[in-house]
Amino acid sequence: MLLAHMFGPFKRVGYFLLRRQAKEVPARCDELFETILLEHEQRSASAAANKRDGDDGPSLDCTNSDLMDILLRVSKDPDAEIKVTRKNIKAFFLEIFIAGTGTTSDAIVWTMAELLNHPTIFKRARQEIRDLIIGSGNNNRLVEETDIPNLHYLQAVVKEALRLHPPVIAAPRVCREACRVGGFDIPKGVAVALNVYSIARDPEVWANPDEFSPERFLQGKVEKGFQANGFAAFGGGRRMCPGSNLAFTVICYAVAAMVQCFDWKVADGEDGVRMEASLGMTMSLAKPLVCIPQLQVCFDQSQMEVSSL
Ligand code: HEM
Repeated sequence: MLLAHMFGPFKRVGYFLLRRQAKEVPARCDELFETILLEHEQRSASAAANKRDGDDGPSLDCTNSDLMDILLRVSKDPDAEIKVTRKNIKAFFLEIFIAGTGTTSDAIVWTMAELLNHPTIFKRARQEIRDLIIGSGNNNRLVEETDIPNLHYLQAVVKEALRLHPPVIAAPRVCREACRVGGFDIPKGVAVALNVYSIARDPEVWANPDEFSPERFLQGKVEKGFQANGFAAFGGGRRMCPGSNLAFTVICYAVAAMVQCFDWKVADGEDGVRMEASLGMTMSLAKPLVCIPQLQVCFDQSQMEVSSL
């Protein structure tokens, strides 16, 4: 679709080929989100009725209402500064769902695949987690989300996996005015794409660009933020991924738990994971990653605080 869009006269080819799905999919998504919206409305109506009757039943305050409850409340508030329609709410959740799920799970898979292929890096990441847990005075606890800011090596591992295997390989833009980039004249209105994949492997920016080396992110320059020189996995500028911090935390947390708790064996293949990519909506590992977990012996399972997972 995107390619067709870029080649002016062929803009409509993509739509023509996929016209049935292009009509069906939005209708099905609309139905799904309508059902979820109705559930939220019913929950909030019965909470309001409980409150009126002085009942002790659950009420919907800011501690147990979610983002959809809040947006629904805004959409019904005649004095709200910003008008939000039902359609806006559905579109918002659809966008977050599309942009945030496959990308994040792909990044977790790529990171684990790299760790399985680099046992020394896996061990160092586990040691960092262990040192932190021991330092906290409770040897049996599981890694927690609040530990992530203190796990610098783990963060470097995730950034390095995102650099080598960005789930989103291109960030599209339309030129608002005619410009010249790298010797090419680009007319106003033309669609261009930021090549995230190539930027991340540019030998002028990265030493040994194809090598998985988390250490490079511990050396200062590229460690800060997601818009640093050459790190474009979350795009850049005003339209940069708004979910980058959430995604990064979720990836680090999921990987940390898997590294802390289990040894892993790749199900088929003595030679480790084959790092071939396939391209759909996102860039995924071509063959699903199948591996067998083995619980770490150092855990006393009877004392493990599983409630925090
Ligand atoms: C590993 C996970 C993720 C990666 C690699 C990723 C990557 C990207 C990239 C490259 C863009 C385009 C940025 C640009 O054009 O400069 C983008 C846009 C976007 N992402 Fe993410 N993303 C991830 C997770 C998430 C999550 C978890 C959410 C929401 C909860 C999210 C929401 C969005 C939205 C709404 C946009 C469109 C922003 C706009 O057009 O203004 N993403 N993402």
